[in-house]
Amino acid sequence: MAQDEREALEQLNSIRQSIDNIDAALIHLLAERFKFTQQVGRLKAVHGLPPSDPERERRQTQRLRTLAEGAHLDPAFAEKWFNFVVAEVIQHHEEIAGGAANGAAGGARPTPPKAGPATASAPGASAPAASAPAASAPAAEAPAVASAEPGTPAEADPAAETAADPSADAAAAAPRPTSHPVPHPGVHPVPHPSPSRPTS
Ligand SMILES: O=C(O)C(=O)C[C@]1(C(=O)O)C=C[C@@H](O)C=C1
Repeated sequence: MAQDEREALEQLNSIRQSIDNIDAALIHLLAERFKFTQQVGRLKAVHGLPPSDPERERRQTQRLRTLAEGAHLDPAFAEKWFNFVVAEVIQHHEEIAGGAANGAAGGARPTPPKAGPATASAPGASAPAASAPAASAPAAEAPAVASAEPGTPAEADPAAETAADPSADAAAAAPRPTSHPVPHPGVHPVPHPSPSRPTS
């Protein structure tokens, strides 16, 4: 194998390691997000609140689109990702409320895990195979995200993006489909008895 080919393969491997680290971090972050939305789902079920909150979603969508633009990420993709996740969250909320309405012991309890892989994909994106471990690591323990070039600091710090939403009053976002076409992708509720406060 030629020297320049060897170097190219080394570079490819190094970049792929960074991609793997980022994918791992995303899975941990998604699992953390679903833990908090499960808390929201239980609260809503206990207090008879509707599973979805379109006004909250509108503001979130606008905020994410603005963040995406600043990060040179396609805002349409950011919105599709958000809609995909929220459809799943609402389905969880409905399942929790259904369990509570059926008089399950203990009130709003998580539904048992479903067998089988997810079959549908998000529009324009492959389905996140976010299979939350029984006790996933807190976000702080998520693997560090390596930069492609060792020694180079990460370009964007997501934690720095938690400032006040500058776009809360912007125009309404594209509507989400009224049905929830996304089956449960395998993110199973994790009991979370002691409410903890998200950092953002
Ligand atoms: O904030 C809520 O009320 C939620 O249920 C969480 C969430 C979300 O995943 O961000 C999901 C559904 C709602 O329609 C709005 C937001």
